[in-house]
Amino acid sequence: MSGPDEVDLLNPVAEERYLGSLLLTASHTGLRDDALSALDPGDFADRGIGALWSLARRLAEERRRISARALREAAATGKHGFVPGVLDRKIAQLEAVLEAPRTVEGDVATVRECARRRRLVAVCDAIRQRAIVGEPGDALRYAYDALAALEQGETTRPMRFDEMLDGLWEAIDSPEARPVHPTPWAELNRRLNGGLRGGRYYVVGARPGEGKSILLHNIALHHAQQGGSVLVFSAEMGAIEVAGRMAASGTGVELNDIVAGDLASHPRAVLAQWGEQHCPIPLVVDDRERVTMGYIRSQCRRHKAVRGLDLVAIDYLQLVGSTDTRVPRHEQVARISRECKLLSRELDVAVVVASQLNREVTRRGSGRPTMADLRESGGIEADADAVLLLARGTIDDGHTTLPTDELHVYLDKNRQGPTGELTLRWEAYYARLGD
Ligand SMILES: Nc1ncnc2c1ncn2[C@@H]1O[C@H](COP(=O)(O)OP(=O)(O)OP(=O)(O)O)[C@@H](O)[C@H]1O
Repeated sequence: MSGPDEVDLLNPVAEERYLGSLLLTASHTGLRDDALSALDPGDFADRGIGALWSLARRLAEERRRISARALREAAATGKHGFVPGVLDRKIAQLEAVLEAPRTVEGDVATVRECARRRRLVAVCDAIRQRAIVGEPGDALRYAYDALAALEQGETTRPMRFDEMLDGLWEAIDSPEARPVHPTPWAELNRRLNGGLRGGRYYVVGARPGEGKSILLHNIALHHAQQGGSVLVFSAEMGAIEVAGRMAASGTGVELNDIVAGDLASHPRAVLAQWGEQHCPIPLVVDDRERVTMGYIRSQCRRHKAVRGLDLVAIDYLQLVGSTDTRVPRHEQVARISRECKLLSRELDVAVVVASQLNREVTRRGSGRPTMADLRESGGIEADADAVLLLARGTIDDGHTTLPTDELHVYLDKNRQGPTGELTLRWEAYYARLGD
């Protein structure tokens, strides 16, 4: 099989040498500055040129002239940690091939593309090695994480202020370019400036059985009914169970009857009709029990490429496994939470994540949850764009405390709008929350 020569692909000698030799003459300042900001030292296969590049960048930072002489002098001080003899030899080599100045765009592009290929090949080699000698599950997790890290390194770039202003005008004049995904609840939408948005990370915290999954499923179904593409990770509950809950919330057929398979002919017909209407909605549930953020990220990325993706729901944060079990649990959870935020930014999707609360909330007389109750990590509170804390309403008749049909929603963090409190109707028998 013939194809590009691997050595050529990984080491674009001519381009690297030309770019390296640009550092030697003080006269090519414009070309050199463009190249210096466009490529990183690690982009060069030739480590000597990479080292010179790094040294040149430091001289530039110190606002010093860049030339063969300046580089030699800087290397000789030993201050920058480079071995002077090695750099001297590299400079001499480059002086021997010095070429007339030309534009650098093509050379920069070639070097950058080869660097990307080299990094990809290195990651593939490391995955292959782990696949051969390591535990397959670990190798797979490593693969997801390493490829995601590689891609992330490529997608982020700083933005100039004029580009930011262009983006701002685009957001003002073309709101359809940054759609809002309304939740099923008008009051919540009002406080969230219309609803959920891409690039944002929403946390829904509550004690067990206090409505986190119901809220997530209601949001997911509502969004998919409007045509938005939704991916739900349900480590806690099987996909069929989720379907039963969504069908109950959509039809008003009691969840108990659906779960028990005890349906009279009318509710059965209602359910069948609803099912037929809803077959095509763009909603997918992944009910794998053991997931990591690497897995979630790769599934989301694939989903987005194939079917588009607007909203990701994760039920729930503490069930997402960590790839680094050596660090304390609170650090693991903090990293997972951070990854959720990065996921929302990277794929420009709304990420809604359920989170458990710790037991402190039950010890408090009021039963009012606070962000400090988010279990195992304060990182969750810091990363989230909005935090919704749920608590069932209760009534005390002097002897016992009984739940009411209210669910209190405390919007305790809201980066883009007011915080506050609202009340929804608890209709768990239909697996839904009413306005
Ligand atoms: N068929 C039903 N009829 C009435 N209430 C129900 C029914 N099924 C579940 N519930 C109630 O719904 C609540 C479960 O809600 P949900 O699954 O959203 O809680 P959660 O906060 O996600 O809990 P967890 O942390 O355990 O996952 C519980 O209070 C449960 O008693």
